[in-house]
Amino acid sequence: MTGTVTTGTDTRTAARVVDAVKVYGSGDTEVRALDGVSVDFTAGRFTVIMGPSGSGKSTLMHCAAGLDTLTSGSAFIGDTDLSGLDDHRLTLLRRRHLGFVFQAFNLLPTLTVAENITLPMDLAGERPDSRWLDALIDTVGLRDRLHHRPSELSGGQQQRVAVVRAFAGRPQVVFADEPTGNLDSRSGEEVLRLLAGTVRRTDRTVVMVTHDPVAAAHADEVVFLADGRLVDRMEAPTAERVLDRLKAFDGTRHKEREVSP
Ligand SMILES: Nc1ncnc2c1ncn2[C@@H]1O[C@H](COP(=O)(O)OP(=O)(O)OP(=O)(O)O)[C@@H](O)[C@H]1O
Repeated sequence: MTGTVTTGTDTRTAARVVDAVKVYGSGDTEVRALDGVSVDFTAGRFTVIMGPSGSGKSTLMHCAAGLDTLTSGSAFIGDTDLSGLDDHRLTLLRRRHLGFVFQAFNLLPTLTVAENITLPMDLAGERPDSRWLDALIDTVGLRDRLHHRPSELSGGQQQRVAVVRAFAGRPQVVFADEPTGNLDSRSGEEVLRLLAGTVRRTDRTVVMVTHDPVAAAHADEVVFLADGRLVDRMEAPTAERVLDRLKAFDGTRHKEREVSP
């Protein structure tokens, strides 16, 4: 195993999980966060994971991205089965083939914007493709901030730096967990447009967890989880349709409660 990721020629699946089960704790405190989820994340698309609080969204994203391990089932990046990789190879795979954006911007305060952007590549011993990087930096309008420290930037600007950092190494997949959670709606909108625009312009793949139907409307597709299971998928989502679908979960849950003794 070299940690090299290959993608099948017949499918364009950037990442997938098969029969994914994740159990936290044991005995009385056992929580089945994922209860047999199989889902493909198509390459070149922006997919959002939604569902009620506690439905397993972050767990699914973390296990699909090799940040956490499944109790049973498999997670693949391209054709690479993550369960076959030891910690070292998993770390290399994440550095070389994946990008991450989290709710907390996670920039290193002592490094400049430019140094933060290339840090994952520096750690992986890879040289940045300067044309690719220049184009990304211009898209986000950060050229005049490259030598600033993160503390000199607004929250929205810091998250845009985190987005550039995530895409800098031309990753196979960028995973984003509530990337707009700490931002006002205008800055959040800019970050979402940036994610969606980069997917469309550069044929990248993004998988994002969000609570927000307006954020989900930027995606090509939404997958819905409820109680650790995949319960629906929606192409070309709009905020209204996503909201209606989420309300339907609430309705189902209330009905279940009414009929159960
Ligand atoms: N480290 C952990 N130890 C124990 N239980 C956990 C752990 N992480 C998550 N859980 C539980 O697993 C279930 C799924 O959690 P997860 O964070 O994946 O859901 P979520 O849909 O992302 O929730 P939210 O929308 O509230 O962030 C929840 O019941 C949660 O309490």
